[in-house]
Amino acid sequence: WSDHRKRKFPTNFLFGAATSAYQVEGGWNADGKGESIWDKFLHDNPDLVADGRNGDVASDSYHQWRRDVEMLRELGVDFYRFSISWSRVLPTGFENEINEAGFKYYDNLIDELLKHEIQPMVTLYHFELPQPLQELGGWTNPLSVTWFENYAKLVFRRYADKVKFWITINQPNTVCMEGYASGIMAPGLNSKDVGGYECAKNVLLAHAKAYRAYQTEFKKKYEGNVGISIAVNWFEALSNTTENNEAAERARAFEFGLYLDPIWSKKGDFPDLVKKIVDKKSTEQGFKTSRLPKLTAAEVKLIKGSADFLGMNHYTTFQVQPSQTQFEAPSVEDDRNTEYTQGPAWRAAKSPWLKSAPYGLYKACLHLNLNYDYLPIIITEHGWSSDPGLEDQDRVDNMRGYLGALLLAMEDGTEVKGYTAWSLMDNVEWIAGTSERFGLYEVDFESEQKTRTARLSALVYKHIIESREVEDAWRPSNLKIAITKNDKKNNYRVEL
Ligand SMILES: CCCCCCCCCCCCC/C=C/[C@@H](O)[C@@H](N)CO[C@@H]1O[C@H](CO)[C@H](O)[C@H](O)[C@H]1O
Repeated sequence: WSDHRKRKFPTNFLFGAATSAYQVEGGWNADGKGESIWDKFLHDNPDLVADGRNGDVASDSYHQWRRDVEMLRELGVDFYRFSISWSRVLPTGFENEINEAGFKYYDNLIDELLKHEIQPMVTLYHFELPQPLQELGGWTNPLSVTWFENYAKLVFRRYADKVKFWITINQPNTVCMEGYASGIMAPGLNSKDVGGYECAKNVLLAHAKAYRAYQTEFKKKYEGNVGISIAVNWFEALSNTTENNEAAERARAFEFGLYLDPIWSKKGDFPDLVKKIVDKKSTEQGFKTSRLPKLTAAEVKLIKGSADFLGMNHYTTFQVQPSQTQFEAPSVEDDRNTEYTQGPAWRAAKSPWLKSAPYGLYKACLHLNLNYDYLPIIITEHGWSSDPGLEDQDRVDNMRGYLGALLLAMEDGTEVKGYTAWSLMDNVEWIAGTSERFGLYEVDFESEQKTRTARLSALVYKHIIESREVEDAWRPSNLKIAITKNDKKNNYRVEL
């Protein structure tokens, strides 16, 4: 695990930084933007937000996008992962009413990136459904598949010549289980028994339809890559007992297998383990059909193989045992029957769920290799939360630890094509508001311009990108960051 050989990222490995629309843009109702489920959720429940700062203004990227691109140039990244707010471009969610001013914002951002040889990596959906679509049932309505497909096609049509990396949906696991089952994210539904699973089916179908549309209409001409980002944290047995090993297997199947298997497993469809548990419990609970919806043979075929790469969002590791308390039933929690802890000695971030365990990334990568036939991966998010402050040594240590683990996983056969730091800048961390800072750049939320200042981690990341290696002892002489010309910039034609 820790010999001291020097390992380097290959020259065609891509480095990037990420944000999402709700978390940075602000301008929540500017220039014709419609209301999204996050606008409504936090306007209706202001007390939910830890420090009261919602996404109304956020980091004001709607106005500060030139500075954002300047920061990306300072870092020397190859790409910028950002999301398009569906409600900004289609205020009602439907394509009959297009908000040209909303598109203009993304035109400007994309053109500015390309002008400076930074590739846009566009996420079509990062948690923000237009509210009018939620009122029709949101992702639990099977029509959501068509709504998303139409929206995706419209955006592909507008940007296919400029954008070569697409992510359809960010974290279906979060969209469905935290939005529709636990309700701690927008739209805040508490459908623990059925809604989360219905959502999972529809989101996967929506993703697959968008992928197939790109393949049919755009791939040949524009040669872009379309993937999906899934939260793949690592879940392992708390100790080596049969009960704990089985619980860890359940955790992996429910937390990410539910979304990975239909796309990447040999036979497609939801994992057998999840089907077996939910089908059995549903019968015992008096349901006539399983709470886990069936995928027809045609749907299995549509979803299977519907991605050019896996966007892996990885932050931390959980140690798993069977639940020590009885969950309310029927519910996803009761189906999964797991309890999570984290190593008491692992360094803790500001977010209560986030502790540093770099070996978990290595194990997760090897698990993906073994179970999904060495699928191509881009790490589309990894990061660390802290208090405000420019000397963020914890974030630096975390990044170095995880990039070191990634190099080992690559050496052991994982096909990782790129890494994305979450986040380019401090932003609105959903219901945590700005109380948990994830930025390589600090944002002064009190200032008029939402002033951005590079943290130590920004300089260290820049050095890693330039040197392509992780040097634990490296430290800049000061915290000034400037744009340096990088002649060796990748030209982004990643062979997947
Ligand atoms: C003794 C302590 C035990 C702690 C056990 C806690 C159990 C918590 C249950 C699981 C909670 C899961 C938390 C995982 C979250 C991440 O995977 C998720 N936040 C990743 O989503 C991305 O996060 C970014 C930063 O948080 C950002 O918000 C981005 O938009 C998301 O895509």
